[in-house]
Amino acid sequence: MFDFQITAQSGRARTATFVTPRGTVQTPMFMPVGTQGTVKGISPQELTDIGSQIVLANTYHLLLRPGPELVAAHGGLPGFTAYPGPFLTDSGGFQVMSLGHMRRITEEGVTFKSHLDGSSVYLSPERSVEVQQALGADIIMAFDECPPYPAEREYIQASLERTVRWLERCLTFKSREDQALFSIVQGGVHADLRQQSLDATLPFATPGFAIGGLAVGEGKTEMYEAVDYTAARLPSGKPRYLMGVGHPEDLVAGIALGVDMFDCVYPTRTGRFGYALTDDGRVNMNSSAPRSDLGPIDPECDCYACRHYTRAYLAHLIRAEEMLAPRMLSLHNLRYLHRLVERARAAIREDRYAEWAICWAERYFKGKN
Ligand SMILES: NCc1cc(CSc2ccccc2)c2nc(N)[nH]c(=O)c2c1
Repeated sequence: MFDFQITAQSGRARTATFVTPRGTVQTPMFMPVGTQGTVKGISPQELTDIGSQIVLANTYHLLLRPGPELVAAHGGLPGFTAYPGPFLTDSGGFQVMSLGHMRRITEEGVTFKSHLDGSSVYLSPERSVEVQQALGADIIMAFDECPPYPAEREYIQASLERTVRWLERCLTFKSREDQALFSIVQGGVHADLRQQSLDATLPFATPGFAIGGLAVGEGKTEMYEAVDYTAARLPSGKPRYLMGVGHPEDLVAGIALGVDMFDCVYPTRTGRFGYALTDDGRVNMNSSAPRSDLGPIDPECDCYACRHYTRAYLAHLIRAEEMLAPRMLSLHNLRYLHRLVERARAAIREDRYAEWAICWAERYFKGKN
């Protein structure tokens, strides 16, 4: 089960493979977010074609609609969505906090109001694991609290201590052996609280460890310092997952710090807003320049949009509010991030990750002030 194997190392960056019930995956990897059981506008076949490996779904959203029972009736997310997997589901806690709906957090769990119809909904460590077992993801996440930012140090400490007690309840309740439960290290941007969370979480020896509570509004410097501190103290023989991160530069930096797994809505969300990711920075396809540009979004990209369309055509689709525009820009941006980690893996295998990362960053930020 799981079997995380490091295949190459370059500084703290590493390539690895791990086995899931639905296939062996390669890291470092970027995982597309499919909140409601779909990566917005992208079909399962397109996801496979662009190199997606693990797709994410949201316990909070799927609990509210259509409900875990319906998904279970399809044999889980792979049957429901026709994406063969592997899947990873978040535990729901973060979405409750971030959706900011009237909620009450107690030792027992969290009661909140559905953003759909205002009805009262309850999540606890046990209920979160029960729902994730029904959804049938290959990797499930411990029910944790991602403290708001900013937050008092005392709150962050009390919160991480409760997250550890919730982790124990998740593991006690968990009954499916074919799902890997990842624990989540919290502690905000405070090194000593990160250490306290590590000291309390590592003994549970879960198959993988996530770094939570970051990319919540703290500055990049604070985020990278906390990632640096935490990643270096997680076991080298287990996958390290930096939750909700991030932009291309965050992946390049995170990989350098030893992070293996990333997820973010950024590529699909910014694509829907008309922005395209390239090695020369982000291109605003809403502006006037692309309208007369008969070149591809990115001449170095092999995605369907870059092989078939000009920037002028995509700019036209955006102005015409045609649904192919957000679809193709999302597809390109996902392929861009998958290609970015593919190139990172190649650089690690050749033990030249630092050189590659610096060269990538010099070009990517060249156009920016
Ligand atoms: N912005 C950072 C972030 C993002 C997510 C969501 S990651 C995600 C999103 C959708 C589907 C699967 C995973 C988090 N989830 C949990 N459980 N804890 C965190 O501290 C945390 C921090």
